[in-house]
Amino acid sequence: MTEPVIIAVPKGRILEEALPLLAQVGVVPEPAFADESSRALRFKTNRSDIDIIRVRAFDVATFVAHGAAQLGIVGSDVIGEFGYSELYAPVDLGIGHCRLSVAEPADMAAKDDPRGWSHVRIATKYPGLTQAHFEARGVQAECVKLNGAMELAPILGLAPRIVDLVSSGRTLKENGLVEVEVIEQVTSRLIVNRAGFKTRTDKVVPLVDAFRRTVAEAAA
Ligand SMILES: Nc1ncnc2c1ncn2[C@@H]1O[C@H](COP(=O)(O)OP(=O)(O)OP(=O)(O)O)[C@@H](O)[C@H]1O
Ligand SMILES: O=P(O)(O)OC[C@H]1O[C@H](OP(=O)(O)OP(=O)(O)O)[C@H](O)[C@@H]1O
Repeated sequence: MTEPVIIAVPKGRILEEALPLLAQVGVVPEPAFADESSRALRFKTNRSDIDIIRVRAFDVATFVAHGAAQLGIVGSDVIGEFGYSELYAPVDLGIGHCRLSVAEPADMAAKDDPRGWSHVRIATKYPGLTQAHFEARGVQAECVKLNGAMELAPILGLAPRIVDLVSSGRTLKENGLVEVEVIEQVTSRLIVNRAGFKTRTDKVVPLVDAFRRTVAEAAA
């Protein structure tokens, strides 16, 4: 029997929106998948030819880029940050809407003009996207890499500005920060390993088509 196709899905907030989408595509994981207390990482689905793995958001891209999983669901922020050439992102799933922005303390923003920046020190989980954004703007960016809680950096003197994801703006507000520049809009994408797209065409192409159809129907 051929090995099942593996779909990598992130734990956390995207999972909630991805599960109904997967169900519409006809892939329903075993109950333990949605149980955050389960320690299992690989799950069977209603389809004997498809398994699902649950990994950290950034690791979805790595598993798929290396061909350890054939498909994945991941934010465009993560795709952009890695820039893996092995990844093909054929479908915008229209979930996980947020934006990647530059933020700074409200009192600093009151006197600041982003057009005058020549050098910035930034705390972020996204040094790649941050460097690329500022380089294109002719600004030198010095990044301090964090994996979360970026909002603490300006308050504690680690870096005066941050680059982080913003949705409602509540996290910034509760930490005394304001958004001063939007770098890019983010949504989650279906990603495919380019080689797997060719070698497992029989399984991967119908799945990509099913995701595409489901998203188009939801938008109609
Ligand atoms: N506030 C938000 N609103 C909507 N989508 C978001 C928001 N924050 C993050 N996302 C999307 O969800 C993805 C995963 O974010 P999440 O915050 O769940 O991961 P994380 O907790 O940082 O991951 P990990 O714990 O694995 O490092 C992001 O890459 C982004 O595409
Ligand atoms: O504008 P808001 O609606 O407040 O959302 C923004 C927050 O959401 C994300 O973090 P998340 O809650 O996923 O936790 P994390 O810090 O563990 O990544 C992001 O890193 C912000 O902190």
